[in-house]
Amino acid sequence: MTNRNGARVVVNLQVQRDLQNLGHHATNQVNDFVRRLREDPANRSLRLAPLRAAGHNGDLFLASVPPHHAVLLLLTDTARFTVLAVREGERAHEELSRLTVTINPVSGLPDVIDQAHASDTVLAFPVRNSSPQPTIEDPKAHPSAPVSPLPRPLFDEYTDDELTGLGVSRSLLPTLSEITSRQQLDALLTGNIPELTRDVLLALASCTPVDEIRRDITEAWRLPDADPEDWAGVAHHPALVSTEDDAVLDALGNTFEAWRLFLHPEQRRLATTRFKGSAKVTGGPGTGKTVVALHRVRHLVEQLPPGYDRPVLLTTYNTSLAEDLRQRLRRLGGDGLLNRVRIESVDALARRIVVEEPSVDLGRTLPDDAAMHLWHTVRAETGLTNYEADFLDEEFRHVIVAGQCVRYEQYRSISRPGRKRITVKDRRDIWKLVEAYLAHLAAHPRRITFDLVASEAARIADERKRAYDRYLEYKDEQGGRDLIHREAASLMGGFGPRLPFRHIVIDEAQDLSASHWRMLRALVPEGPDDIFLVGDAHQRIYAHRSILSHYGIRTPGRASRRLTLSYRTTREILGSAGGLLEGQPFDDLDNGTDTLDGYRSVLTGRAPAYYHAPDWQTELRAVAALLFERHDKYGTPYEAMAVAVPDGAAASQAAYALGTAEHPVPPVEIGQDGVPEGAKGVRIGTMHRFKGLEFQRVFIVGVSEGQVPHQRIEPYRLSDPGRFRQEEQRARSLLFVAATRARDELIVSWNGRPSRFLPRNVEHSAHSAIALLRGDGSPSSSSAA
Ligand SMILES: Nc1ncnc2c1ncn2[C@@H]1O[C@H](COP(=O)(O)OP(=O)(O)OP(=O)(O)O)[C@@H](O)[C@H]1O
Repeated sequence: MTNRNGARVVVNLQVQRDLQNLGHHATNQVNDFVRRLREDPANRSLRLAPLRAAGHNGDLFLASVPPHHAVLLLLTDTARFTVLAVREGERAHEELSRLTVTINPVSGLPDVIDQAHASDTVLAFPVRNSSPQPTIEDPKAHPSAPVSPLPRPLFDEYTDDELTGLGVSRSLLPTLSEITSRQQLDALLTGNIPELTRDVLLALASCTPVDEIRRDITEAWRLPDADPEDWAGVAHHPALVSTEDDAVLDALGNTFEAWRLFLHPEQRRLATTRFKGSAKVTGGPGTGKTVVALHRVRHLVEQLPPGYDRPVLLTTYNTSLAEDLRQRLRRLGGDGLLNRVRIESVDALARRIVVEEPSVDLGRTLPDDAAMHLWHTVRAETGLTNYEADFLDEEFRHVIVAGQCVRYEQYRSISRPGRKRITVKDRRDIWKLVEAYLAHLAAHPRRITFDLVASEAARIADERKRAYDRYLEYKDEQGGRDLIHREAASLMGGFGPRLPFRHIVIDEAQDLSASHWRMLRALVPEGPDDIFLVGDAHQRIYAHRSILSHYGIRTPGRASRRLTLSYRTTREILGSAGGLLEGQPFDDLDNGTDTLDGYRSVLTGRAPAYYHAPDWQTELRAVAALLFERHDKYGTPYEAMAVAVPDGAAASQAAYALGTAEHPVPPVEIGQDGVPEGAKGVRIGTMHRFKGLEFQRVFIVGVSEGQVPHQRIEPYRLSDPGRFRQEEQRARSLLFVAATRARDELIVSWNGRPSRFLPRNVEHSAHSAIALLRGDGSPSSSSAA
């Protein structure tokens, strides 16, 4: 919406962080101010006061935002404003006046720096003379280097020109030369400094090679022809959002969710690039993969011709994640966007495809644990008790169904990489068991498993796809003319000359099975932007590894990208969560390998805290006390906190214990479909249920030896070492997923002995649950405030 007499107002990226720090009141007031400025910049009640020239073609202004705030504005062409910074309180004007504003020669964005504050922050830490001082986290630092009297500045191996050439703001150089410890750097980075500068400093501090930083960070942020003298150019910067768009004002005024407006350049590139075919984005927890997927969906919809159909599919692992995607997509683009997108879990989609087939009677889908239990019945009935039920379940799902074996001859010769060796006789016996299993499912009342539904859906989709390909071939032979209806219908087997989707976007891709991939591949014609998937093998907790290229999904070269900057979890939490997976090999969802190298966080905080208890009930009482304290003393809403447990029984016990504690804490169990919207209370669920979620404070309880990983995998240690390794890795990934849901605080507790996955000697640094309950434990607030 433009106003003929009004102004264009643009918001600088750093304002987002100012508003996050200042809270809702500030966002509402600034939003209101921006609205009025946009409508009539000459309105005297805005009280714009000239501050100084920013450069030859731009001026800085201050304005009061009653009752408590003030903003710094850049005025360039006639009536074109950029909001640069917001401050609160009596000293707001003074603080805004002293900000240094320059144009970054790499990004072309305004760098807004409070030099005095930055320097004070750094100097607040005592300089330690604990030399030799290694450079940053330099693994090559020589332990026997001569002791120097003063610590070396962290960045002194880089010249000023090198740093600014990478994108570091020139105004920060004096402060950087004073930084001699990682602590000081962290303190600086928690302040409001330009994102490109933060990105580069974090990468340098984690020893990322300069060439890599230049390629992955500097170039991603680079604005061709950026001119550090051209202030008029700032207001036209493509990364800055103009408030002519009402959605921006709404976002500024309501819950300010940064991801809706401002993407990291790499995220933006991935969301908007046109790919020749499929594309894949991997990256550790919290790196914004889902955010990229959502923006990608919006971008794809924007490219569509007008219509009422839904040619974009957004899919994920389960229904609760699909519901979460629906809510987030609505926040991004409203119902108009939702109306062009089908959002469904892979299993719901599979079922729909099969149900649409007139000849198929599906029956009820058995939950995974019921499908597993049926193997017990079949073992007993056939007398073939040499094979454990869970071995049979895995063999059936990951070898027989995944390999599309419908006859024994197919199973007899199928390769089973990574699985325990079996003889031909074993294969024959297992096939007998499979036949008995299928007979049970087919008997009245008919039932089916999720894997079988997905496999059937893949078969149907594949058949349609082949008919579609035949149709295209035929059409081609006819010189590209459209076929008359009857001809087309007979070639397509009655489905019409079209596949259901033009584009498919997939979240949580690491947990999809072979049948899911076959189905998805067949639902979209091969071509530009056909499949876009995001995932992280470190978080795989359900499926076995699938190699995408085996299913015709190829993402060569720049069609495969990795995100490395976490927006969710503090560096301290990432460090300990990452420790869980150290030394384990992970894939890149395809033929290659993936690591968490270079994975870093924009946030810092406190280290995770550990609690030990003599028994489960004491552990739960201590957790209830900690939750109550965080709510009562630190004002954390109950729904921003969550308790993860190893299994379903523990979830019910934990819910009961919280609800009946000395200071009761309201519990809400996370069900199969998530939590009802608006439900109040602390979230409780098995670690599996934490996939894709995010909380301010996370408690992982029951992390005891024998529970995590569960002792039932112990027999495999000798009998089936391959399986044992696989189960252990899955259990590690599960704990990793739960730990990386935490934004500000992570607490891990156990009773008896701590899980072997926890850091060595963790007992020594753990707090005592008993001492806490007696009231003489170490202050629980140490990590709460
Ligand atoms: N560009 C951004 N600016 C600010 N916040 C962001 C940005 N990108 C992502 N975030 C925030 O980071 C958090 C994690 O994002 P998201 O859920 O997309 O990550 P993810 O990689 O899918 O995580 P996971 O794999 O752990 O499920 C969210 O709170 C999101 O709002």
